[in-house]
Amino acid sequence: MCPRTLYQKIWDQHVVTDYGNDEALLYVDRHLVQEVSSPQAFATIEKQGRKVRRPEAHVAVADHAVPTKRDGRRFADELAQAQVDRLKQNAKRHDITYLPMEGDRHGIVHVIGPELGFTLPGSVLVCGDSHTSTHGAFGCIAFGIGASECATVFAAQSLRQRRQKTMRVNLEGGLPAGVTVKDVILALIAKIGTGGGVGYAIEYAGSTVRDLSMESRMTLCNMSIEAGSRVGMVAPDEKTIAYLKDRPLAPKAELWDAAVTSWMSLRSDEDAVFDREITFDTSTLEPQVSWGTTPEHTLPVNGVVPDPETLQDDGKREKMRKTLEYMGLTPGTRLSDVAIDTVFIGSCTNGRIEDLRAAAKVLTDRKVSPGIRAIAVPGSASVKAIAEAEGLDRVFLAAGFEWRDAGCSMCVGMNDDRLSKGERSASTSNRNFEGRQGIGGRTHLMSPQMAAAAAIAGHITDVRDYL
Ligand SMILES: CC(C)[C@H](C(=O)O)[C@@H](O)C(=O)O
Ligand code: SF4
Repeated sequence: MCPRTLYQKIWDQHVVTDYGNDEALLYVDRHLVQEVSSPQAFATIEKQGRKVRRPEAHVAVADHAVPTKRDGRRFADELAQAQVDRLKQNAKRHDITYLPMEGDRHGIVHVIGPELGFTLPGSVLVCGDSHTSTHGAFGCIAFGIGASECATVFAAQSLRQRRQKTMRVNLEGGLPAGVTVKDVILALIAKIGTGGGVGYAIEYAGSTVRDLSMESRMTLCNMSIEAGSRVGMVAPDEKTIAYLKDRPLAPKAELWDAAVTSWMSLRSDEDAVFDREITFDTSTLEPQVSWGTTPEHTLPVNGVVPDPETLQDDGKREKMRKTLEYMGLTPGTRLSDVAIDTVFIGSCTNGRIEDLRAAAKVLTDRKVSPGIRAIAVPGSASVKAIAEAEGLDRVFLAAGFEWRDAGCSMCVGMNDDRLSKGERSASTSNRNFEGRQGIGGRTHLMSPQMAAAAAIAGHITDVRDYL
């Protein structure tokens, strides 16, 4: 058999029917269900008189619309409340496990999947959410699907898909102090562009990736979609196995041993040929921050706001002018001089325990600059519990942060945590398009430690001065 990539191997194992021309009916092992993309899918199968074919292959959780101040249970509006109620009812009617927002397994869908051991190497996992690429950190094919595809998965447990081309991104050289995988992925997107990964399944490899924790690998794969790639993956290794061991839904006893043997063999063949291959030296990388309205608009923290007048192309010049107008920025301003109003630490990109630890380290014995609104939102109830057991909540609170319950929160303007018009944030989330965090809000994407440093300084700043 000719040498194959990791993606090709998992793909081949899941083909139910090969339609030729790189199209196939693909078996879907796992489906994560959230409140935004599922109502229509449930309605579709009910209208057609169909049943959920394998209820145990689905797990439902509400994350986008939930309030993160749970004691008051204040939903942003009736729609948010209705979405969450509806998910609960739909899950119950179709015998699907539902994780209530009051429970200790609740959280952002991309945080709880791996925590539960629902996300497993070698599988095909889908969710009606673009950041499903996150789960590829475990060496599975995981991608976001649309609402009508969710209906197909409910009814048929399979999906017609086009095989992606493959791209290997070799990250080499390790990470300097103060630089995280968030900086790597932002810098990578700045380099290859938000369209750089379109049509490709990315496999991340190289010495930097091998040294990354599972949490960091998830951050990396999570943002693959911001480079246009629906699939990001990392081959399973000892870290993957150690993370999954004893997770509630992970295989047990002999099944576990058999699974480990199979998972450890999942890797691209040495002589496998990728359609595209790039190598990125991470050893000299600096902390990154976005200045505009796509993640591609990213520069090292010591950079300056770019000048549209230097652009030759009329269209591009006009576009940059508009971006800077929206962002309220003047060309030539040092990024580290840009004052912020709000700091958000959380999301499926950076709401995991390692992220909270890194931010808390910077915040220890320091105070949030007066007038800054700062919120820390664990990605799941379990992350929150671990953080509290370690005393991280006290560090955040003592510094002047609010300490919230899990949810998508200020990553997306679908709940009560929003930016107001003109408000500027330092945010650990993944998207910065116009209005993403609230109408007229201005987002600067960065790592958790960079966001923590910005909270203390009151402006964007280089975290390396705070280590
Ligand atoms: C609302 C949801 C379907 C959406 C997505 O697909 O990713 C959201 O999670 C996001 O991050 O923009
Ligand atoms: S945290 Fe943000 S990116 Fe992640 S699923 Fe929620 S809204 Fe989407």
